[in-house]
Amino acid sequence: MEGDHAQLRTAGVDLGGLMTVLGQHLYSTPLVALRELVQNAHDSIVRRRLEDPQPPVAPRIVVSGDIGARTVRVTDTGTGLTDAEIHQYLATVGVGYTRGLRQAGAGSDELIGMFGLGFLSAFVIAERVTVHTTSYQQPGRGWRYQSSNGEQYSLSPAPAREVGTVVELLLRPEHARLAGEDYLARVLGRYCALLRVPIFIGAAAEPVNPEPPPWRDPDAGNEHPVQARKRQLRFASRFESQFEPICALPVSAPEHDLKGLLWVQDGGTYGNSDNRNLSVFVRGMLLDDDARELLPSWAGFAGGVIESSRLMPTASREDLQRNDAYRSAQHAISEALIVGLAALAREQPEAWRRILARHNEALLGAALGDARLFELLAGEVRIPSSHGELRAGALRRDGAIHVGLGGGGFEDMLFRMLGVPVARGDRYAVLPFLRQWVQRHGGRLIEIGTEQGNRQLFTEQSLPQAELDWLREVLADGEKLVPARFAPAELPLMAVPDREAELKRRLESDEADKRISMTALRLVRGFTAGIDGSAQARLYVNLDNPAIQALLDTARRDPAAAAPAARLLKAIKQLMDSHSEADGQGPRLNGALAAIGDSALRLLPPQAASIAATQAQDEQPTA
Ligand SMILES: Nc1ncnc2c1ncn2[C@@H]1O[C@H](COP(=O)(O)OP(=O)(O)OP(=O)(O)O)[C@@H](O)[C@H]1O
Repeated sequence: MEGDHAQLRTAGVDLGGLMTVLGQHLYSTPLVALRELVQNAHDSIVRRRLEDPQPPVAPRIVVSGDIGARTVRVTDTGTGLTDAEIHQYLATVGVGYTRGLRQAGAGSDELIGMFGLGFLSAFVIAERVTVHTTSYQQPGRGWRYQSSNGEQYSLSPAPAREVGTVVELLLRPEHARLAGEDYLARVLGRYCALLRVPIFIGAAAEPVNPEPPPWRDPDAGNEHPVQARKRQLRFASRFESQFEPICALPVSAPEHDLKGLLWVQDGGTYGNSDNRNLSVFVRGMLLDDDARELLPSWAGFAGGVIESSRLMPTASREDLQRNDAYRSAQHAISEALIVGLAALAREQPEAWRRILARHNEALLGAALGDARLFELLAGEVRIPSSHGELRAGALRRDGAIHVGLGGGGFEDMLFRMLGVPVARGDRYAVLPFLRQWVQRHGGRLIEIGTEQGNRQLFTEQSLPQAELDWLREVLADGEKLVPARFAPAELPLMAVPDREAELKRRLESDEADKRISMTALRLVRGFTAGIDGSAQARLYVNLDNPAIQALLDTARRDPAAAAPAARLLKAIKQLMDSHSEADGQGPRLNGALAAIGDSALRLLPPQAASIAATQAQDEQPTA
């Protein structure tokens, strides 16, 4: 048989090559090596508590650094190691005592190590690693391990020390700054914030992790809510380095083994801001300080810290495996945020007002992400409009809300003249929000610049073909000419770009991806997909306007005599087009329009002008 000839061989391992992979590709930051050492120190303290009948009363870890000497030392009061254990665990890649201990069930929710790899990361930042250790099993003996690559090492007897281990790194010159004690305090203060064993930097009297997280405190349940909130906020402030937290919202989902705190940041956001930050701790150690994807995409204003032992780190320990536990955590966090915001709105009106003021735009988008949030926010968020920011209810006139899809162009002008607020449908999340709002609260949504919206604003009329052709020739610049009646009568004509087509173009450009949250974008795209982007702009000619009436009247008799006035009107249209994008032009333009209309009247022969004046009160002129 073939198998009889096959020889079982052992594959070689090139540790040097593996180190390069670790250093250059697996770990994104040299800090990871420090964290691994503290974690080993911690695990050995846990192991000692489990195994040593006389563990120390005050276990501790001390990390000290010396920039000049380029050394960092991590000292622990753990089990220490015997010479056999050094060979078997410390010096054998992929093997650790910790995993066995954990699999035996002891201290399983406290022990951190599992891969038997972490120690190796020390060689990524150090040119020499020295370990001096005394095991609780042999208190009178000491051992010194030394290696410069993790592959070849020496082990020699050394003077006995206090039971425990000190690991000393001689840093590579490019990593010398890691030895700064201020730096160590800052970094380890974050990484180790939730470890139960106190961590001291150098000779500091206070540990970097002085306070247990609020959710772990056994007395927390008896605390007055105001006190509890204060403590939660204090903890949140320690964690949130960029913003001041406005409020803290607890996360407690024991069914997913998930605990923690979320908070809303004080720094203002726009709809497209993404300041989410979430730190994830697994067994007390910071694994990922930018796990923003565990927070819902609409929560660009939220930060948090969560702790769970179900989330599985990847081997680099800097990211989380995207497994079922990850997805349940995502769901639980989103729920905690929604439920927490609702409770906040009820119980802490002042903080709630601050959140609404700071994050109005982001909350418009958030409301679209969840029906409960929509209910909570529907009456609170403010919509940008031609009349400033208004709540949806205040936008309503005669049962209708007007929304413009352009950048405050003709819509603004028209509605300033009419005194109707127009919501800015081109702004983040406004259009889908208003669509949901009228669905739930009743009323019509008039989308100006869309065919449906235009039909409600401009009452289309018919004219004989010859007059239509003439009007198109003298007034249009490629727009589709539509005779209509509309308010205000002072307005002779109005060019209306096709806002739907514009919006479609804008939202389908790649730029939009960067600026708008995916939730809102998906909603809006669902709507733009149905738009036929080829429609052209329309030019509505107002048959209620005296100048237009006089123009048509004159043209019927003598087109040449009407030509100068037509030119003037065309100029008005162009003027309106060019100025309509600028803000604050409303009143000035209104005046200009009236003046130009007036002068058009004067341009015409006196008797046509007086006929028009009397006809203005009458019906539409017949051909
Ligand atoms: N400070 C220490 N005190 C006692 N034992 C230690 C210490 N540091 C390392 N060890 C031993 O060396 C083993 C290997 O450590 P290493 O960091 O490589 O892996 P690990 O901690 O088991 O797993 P992981 O790769 O997940 O960190 C540990 O399991 C432990 O038995």
